[in-house]
Amino acid sequence: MPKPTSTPRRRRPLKEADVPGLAARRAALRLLDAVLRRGEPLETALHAATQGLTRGSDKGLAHAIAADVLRWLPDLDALIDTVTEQPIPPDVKSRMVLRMALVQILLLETPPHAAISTALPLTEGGPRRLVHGVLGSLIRAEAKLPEVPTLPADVTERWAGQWGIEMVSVAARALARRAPIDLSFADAAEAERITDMMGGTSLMPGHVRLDHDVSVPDLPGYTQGHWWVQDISASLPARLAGVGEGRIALDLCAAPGGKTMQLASAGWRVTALDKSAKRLERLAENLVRSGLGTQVEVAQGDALTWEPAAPADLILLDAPCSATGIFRRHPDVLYRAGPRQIAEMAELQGALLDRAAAWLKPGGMLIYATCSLERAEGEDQIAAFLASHPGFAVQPVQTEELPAGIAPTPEGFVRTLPGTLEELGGADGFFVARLVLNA
Ligand SMILES: C[S@@+](CC[C@H](N)C(=O)[O-])C[C@H]1O[C@@H](n2cnc3c(N)ncnc32)[C@H](O)[C@@H]1O
Repeated sequence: MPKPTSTPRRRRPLKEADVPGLAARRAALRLLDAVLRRGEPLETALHAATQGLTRGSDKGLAHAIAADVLRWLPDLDALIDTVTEQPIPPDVKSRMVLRMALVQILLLETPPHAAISTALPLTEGGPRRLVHGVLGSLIRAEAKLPEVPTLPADVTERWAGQWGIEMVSVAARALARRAPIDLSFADAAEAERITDMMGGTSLMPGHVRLDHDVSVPDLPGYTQGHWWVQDISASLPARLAGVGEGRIALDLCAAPGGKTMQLASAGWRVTALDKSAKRLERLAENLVRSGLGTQVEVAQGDALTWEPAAPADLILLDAPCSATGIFRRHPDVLYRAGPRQIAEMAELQGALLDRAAAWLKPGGMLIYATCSLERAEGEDQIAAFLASHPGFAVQPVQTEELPAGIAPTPEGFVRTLPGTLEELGGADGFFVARLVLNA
C-alpha cells in the first residue's frame, strides 16, 4: 500500500502584527522620512505617520525613536561607518533602519534582539545581512555614543559664525538633556501658592519650572486653565508689554495663543490674528480652558493683507521663523532650517513688520519676537527695520524686567542662547525687541 503523502504545510507569510513592536518602528521610519526627505516638522508629521497605531505607548515610542535619531544623527552615522568597508549612502533605507535600531539599543534601553528583529523586516528586500552584520558588530564591540551629541556640520558652521564656537558646544550639551517644562500662570499669586505643591521652582512671578517627565494633564490647575505650558524665553515678549489697563493690543501671529493669554491676563483687550484656521482652533480651546476668552477677539487672516478696525496701543509680532531656538524640544529644525528657509523667513518677517508699523497709535509699542538663533531673524531684522522706519526707537529692556540670569543686550534687546540659565535647565533661543513709535 502506498504511503500517504503528507501535503507540505506552507508557511504563512509573516504579518506586521506577528513581530511585536514592528508597527511602531515603521511609524518612526515614516516620521524620519517626512522630516529628512520632505522637510516636514516632526510634530506636524506625527499624526499621519502614526495613524493605525492604537496604543499611546506605540505612538510615544515612534516619536522617541525619531526624535533621538535626529538628536544623534552624525554620531550614529559615525558608529555605522566604523564597521562598514563601503560607506552606506546617506539617504538609503538601510542606513535609516540602522540609525533607528542603534538609538533603541544605545539610548532607549530596548533589548538588542528586539531592536534587531524589528529592524530587519523594515529593510524590505534591501541588504538584511548587511544590517544584521553592522548591528551585530557594533553590539559585540559594545559601541557607545559620546556623552554630548555632535551637531550637523552646517549648523555648527552657521552658529559658530554668528555666536562663536563655544556656543555650539553649549548647544550640543543642551541637545543631550531633556528640556524642563515651564508653566505660565494667568495669576502670579496662584503660581506662588502652588509652586511647592507641584514640586517646581519659580524663576519669575507667574512662572513655574518642572522636570521634563511630569504628566502635564495630571498637574493641579490644568482643567481649570490656571496655567499653560510655555518656555520661560517664550514668556518674555508679552511680559515686556506690561499691564494693559483695557488698552488695545494686536497679537498678529497669535496661535496657539500662549502670548494672547498672557496679554489678556495682564489686562489688554486683544485681537488675536492668525493665518492658520487649524492653529486657531487650538487657540480657541486654550481661551476656553483659561477662561480668558472674554478679553479676546479672534480673527483668521493673513497679516500681509488683513487690516485692523482701529490703530492699536500695542502690537505683538511673534513672527513665523526658522524656529532654530527650539532645537532641544524639536531637533528636526536642525535638518529643516537651512540658509534658504532662513532667508525666506527673514523676508516674510520684514514684510510683516512693515505692515505692523502702520497700525500703531503714536506712542504705541511694537514688540517683535522670534524663537530663532539666527541674527537675520533677530538683530539684523530690527536694524533694517529701524533704518527704514525713522519714527521708531528701541525702548530698552531693563534688567529688572527679566529673570535673574538673563540680561538685556547693550542695544536693549533680549537675546537668549543655549547657555542661558544652563545650570537651571536652560531656555529656548529667542530674540525680543521692544520698539516705540514716537508720538
Ligand atoms: C511663532 S508662531 C506663534 C506662536 C504664538 N504667538 C504663541 O505664543 O502661542 C507663528 C504663527 O504665525 C502664523 N502666521 C504665519 N504667517 C502668517 C501671516 N502671514 N499672517 C498671520 N499669521 C501668520 C502661523 O500660523 C503661526 O501660528
